[in-house]
Amino acid sequence: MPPQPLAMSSLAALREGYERFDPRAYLQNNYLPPRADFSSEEFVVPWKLRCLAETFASGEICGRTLIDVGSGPTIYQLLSACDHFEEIVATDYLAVNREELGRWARGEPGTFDWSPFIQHVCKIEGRGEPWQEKERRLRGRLRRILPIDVHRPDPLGAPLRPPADALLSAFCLEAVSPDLAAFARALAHAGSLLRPGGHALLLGALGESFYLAGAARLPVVPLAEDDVRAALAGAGFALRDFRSYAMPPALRTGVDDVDGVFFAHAQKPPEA
Ligand SMILES: C[S@@+](CC[C@H](N)C(=O)[O-])C[C@H]1O[C@@H](n2cnc3c(N)ncnc32)[C@H](O)[C@@H]1O
Ligand SMILES: O=[N+]([O-])c1ccc2c(c1)CN[C@@H](CO)C2
Repeated sequence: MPPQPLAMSSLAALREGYERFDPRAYLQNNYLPPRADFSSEEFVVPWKLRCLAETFASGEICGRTLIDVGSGPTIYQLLSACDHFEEIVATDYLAVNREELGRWARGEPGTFDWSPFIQHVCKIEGRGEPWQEKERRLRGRLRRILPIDVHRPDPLGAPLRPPADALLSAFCLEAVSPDLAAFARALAHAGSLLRPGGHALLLGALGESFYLAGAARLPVVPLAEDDVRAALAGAGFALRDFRSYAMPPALRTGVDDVDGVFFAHAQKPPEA
């Protein structure tokens, strides 16, 4: 049985929800204290940044282009990646998020202050790099901010030429998919942007059914760890690393009902 197209109602409901997505509220809910607490590795943001810093530290994941799928208004997820790729391509479905990213990339005043995140990543990378250097490098390499829709087999509307050497996606696929089958399809669609042998790094929500972003209340497909593993295998990826984090009571703030966070490092098979 070919995959059934998503029922218009579920896609339409999602699209309508995202029309009300407020980037500033989203940033406030997830990237300021208490969630953005850098005082201990037990907190969720240091855990996410460490997963990425440790994975890139090996130097195995590198190349010309890394694409970030569903970047939203955030850049934290690119801070370790940017040392290993000449070009970072950010993407999002909403113009308001692409504009927020563009303002940050151009160093315009009034954008979100990512300096605590940049300082923390420089600290855990342990090279004594001034954080302003890292910020300058990311701004210099973040050259394209493109519209994307992971429900399309060709999410960018046209193939990425050349295909990306690495793919990153954080809290996107499960937050835009009404059910598990749609999540698995979205992962496969995103995977089509990646070259054979390329690496995929995913961060996402476990056990979450909704999240708030200002006036928007977005449905999320609740994932278990095995759902992520199965979707990666189904999309043809070989799993390299899988970690999960349980959200402590202090970080369950009502902005969503997330139970935990997963980190997956997977690799697309080399050209057959
Ligand atoms: C929960 S946010 C994740 C933002 C960021 N990556 C992070 O780590 O916080 C989900 C993002 O997916 C985007 N999105 C919504 N529908 C999408 C679609 N069909 N395809 C790709 N991205 C979509 C939203 O605009 C939003 O920025
Ligand atoms: O704890 N966090 O760092 C964190 C960051 C982003 C997000 C969550 C948790 C949970 N909700 C998702 C949207 O589905 C977005």
